[in-house]
Amino acid sequence: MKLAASRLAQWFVQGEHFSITLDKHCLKLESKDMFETVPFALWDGQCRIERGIFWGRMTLMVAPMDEPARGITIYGLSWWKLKGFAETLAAAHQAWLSNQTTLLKPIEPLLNNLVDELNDFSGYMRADVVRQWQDKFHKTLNDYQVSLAVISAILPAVYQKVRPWLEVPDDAREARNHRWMEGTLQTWQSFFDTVESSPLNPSQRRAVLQDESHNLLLAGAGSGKTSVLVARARYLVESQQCEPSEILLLAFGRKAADELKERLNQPEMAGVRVATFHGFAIEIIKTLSGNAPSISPLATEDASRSAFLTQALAEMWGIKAQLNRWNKYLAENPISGVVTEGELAEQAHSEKLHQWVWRRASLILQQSESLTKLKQKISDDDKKALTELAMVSPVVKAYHTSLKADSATDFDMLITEATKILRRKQGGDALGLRFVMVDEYQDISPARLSMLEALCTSNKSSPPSLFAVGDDWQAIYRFTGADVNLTTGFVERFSDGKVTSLDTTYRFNNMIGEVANRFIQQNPAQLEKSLQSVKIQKKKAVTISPSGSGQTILADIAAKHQGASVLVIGRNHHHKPDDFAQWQSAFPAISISYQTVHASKGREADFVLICQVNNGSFPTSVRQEALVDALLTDESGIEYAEERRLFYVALTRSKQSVWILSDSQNPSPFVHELIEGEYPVFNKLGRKVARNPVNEPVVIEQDNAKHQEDG
Ligand SMILES: Nc1ncnc2c1ncn2[C@@H]1O[C@H](COP(=O)(O)OP(=O)(O)OP(=O)(O)O)[C@@H](O)[C@H]1O
Repeated sequence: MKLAASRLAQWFVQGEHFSITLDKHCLKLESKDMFETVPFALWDGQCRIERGIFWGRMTLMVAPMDEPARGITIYGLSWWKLKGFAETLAAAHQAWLSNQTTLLKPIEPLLNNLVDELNDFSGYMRADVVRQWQDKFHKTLNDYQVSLAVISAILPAVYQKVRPWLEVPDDAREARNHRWMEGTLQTWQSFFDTVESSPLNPSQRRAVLQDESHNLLLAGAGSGKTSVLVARARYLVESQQCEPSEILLLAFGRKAADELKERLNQPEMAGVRVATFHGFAIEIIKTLSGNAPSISPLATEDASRSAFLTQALAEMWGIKAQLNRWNKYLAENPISGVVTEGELAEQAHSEKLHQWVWRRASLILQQSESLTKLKQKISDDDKKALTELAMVSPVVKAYHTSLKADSATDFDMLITEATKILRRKQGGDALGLRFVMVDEYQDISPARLSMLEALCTSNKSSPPSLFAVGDDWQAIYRFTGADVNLTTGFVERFSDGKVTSLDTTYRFNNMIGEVANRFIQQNPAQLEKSLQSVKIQKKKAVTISPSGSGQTILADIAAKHQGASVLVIGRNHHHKPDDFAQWQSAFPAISISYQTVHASKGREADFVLICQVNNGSFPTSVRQEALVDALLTDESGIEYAEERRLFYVALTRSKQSVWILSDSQNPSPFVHELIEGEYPVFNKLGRKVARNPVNEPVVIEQDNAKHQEDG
């Protein structure tokens, strides 16, 4: 049924609507350039008609959902037809309305139940809960062939309740979770007061309750990340969200895993699974494939690997083309400790050569990619890296052949194999896990991350959630293939990922913080974080002292702080002071231990001495060789990025004071930076700190076979 202006009237009406048609559950309006459909659900059912000099006009009030109502006028209509037409329209709308009201009768309780589902949801509401709810809501409308506009017109109260969950679900969820968290913090107050030796602070409590599908707690040294991890495991069990055996805590090293076990050593926590990545990979393989992997002695015994390398090198050099390649390379790029004159075959047992080869071979093996793919990743211009790849590839192939012949595996292959199995099975339902937590997440490598992804993002069933704690400022395992970008890019990597932080450090005072926090942030690639110390003092706490002053410093500590712990830290094992044993026996009143920076991670002591902070020693002037550099993450734009993080780790092990021992004739560029940058440090090197040219980088073969994780 249609009412339209005459041709003459249309000419006068120009751009306005001149025609209205009553269609099924809607009105259709036409103008010279436009055609508009107004569903009954958006129209209030009223028609206002007015008489002009020649023609009549009709105005309808239309309210698109959640927008202010607006009037639409149709001009040039015949006045004598207009009144009757308006009555027909109003009657049609009325009939539609009563029909819809009848139709919606059975849906109304369903929709109210859906609203109740959200209101009654207990616990932290994850994003997928809302998505599933939205799907159910839309399906209900679909089943009854009702549009949201109809709901908004006929059941405005229901519509107002569901609207935020449909339009701004993230905001609605955040507001709801905030309310839930505030209530839960009150209910669980005494738990949070007593779960660790000191009451958790408000951000730590919130971090414990945070429960998205993928969570990263990113916070500086000594902020209590490990405390949060332990408290969270206990909260999940005590709040009966899961059985202890449904929780897995992953650590990178056996020592760290043992410490976590120790901290969870309460009867009610019996059954919580604590493992290294390798240990857990073995469990995956055993549980999901039924095979117990056997680890090759090449991966665990230095002597076996050395014998293998000797044989592999000798066999490789039996091929003339390879021998020529090696000879040519060594003539241009001597390897320190490897004699270049004479027969290469005589060098097959050389320990230095083994180190050189294994460093590259193990990095290749860690990539868990074919040699062809790796070759494609290296730039054609990087001839040296490509040559090294060609030199080492036969050893890698021989290694694979040997493992295959023994039906054995190694640690990298364990992770790859476990990942493959998880992917094949689309998750690890049979593992019975619901909460996976990871300590020291900043040390994650691409291969380990793939395993976590396969475990925690499967779309087959509801996979376990991931809760990781870490600190990109303390990422110190790049040389073993760890990639700090995997931490800084967490939310891009994991859907429904949330990063939270802690901003209070309990370990060190503000004067150590002033030095350490500023020093680490000189690298703009590190994430900006605020880290306030609980312990505030005015006296400087970092001292740069001459190399030989260790004994005097320890005597002073022993005299003033009986029972104190002192950690002597060096960049590597060779930096352990010659007098160390004598120091230990000279000062029995204090406990003195030595650790490399890598081993000191996660530790704390009252006082710290960092030794050999000299030019060429710390930062280590490592010039990574071509292939090694090509295989590791690129940090080429930032000088000493990893060494800077190592120095940060060393500084932040101390609770009270740090001494940086340095040779005034050959100080480290870091010492220069602290003095010239006017950091709040005591400078006991005197005014004449030598300004040596920074040592030319030398090639130092870091031994990555001994990764912190030891199975
Ligand atoms: N809320 C708190 N109140 C008092 N002390 C705390 C609190 N939380 C943690 N601590 C203490 O702070 C120190 C550091 O805690 P923890 O080792 O968990 O920190 P972390 O963030 O894991 O450190 P790092 O990254 O350096 O390994 C510990 O001695 C711990 O007992």
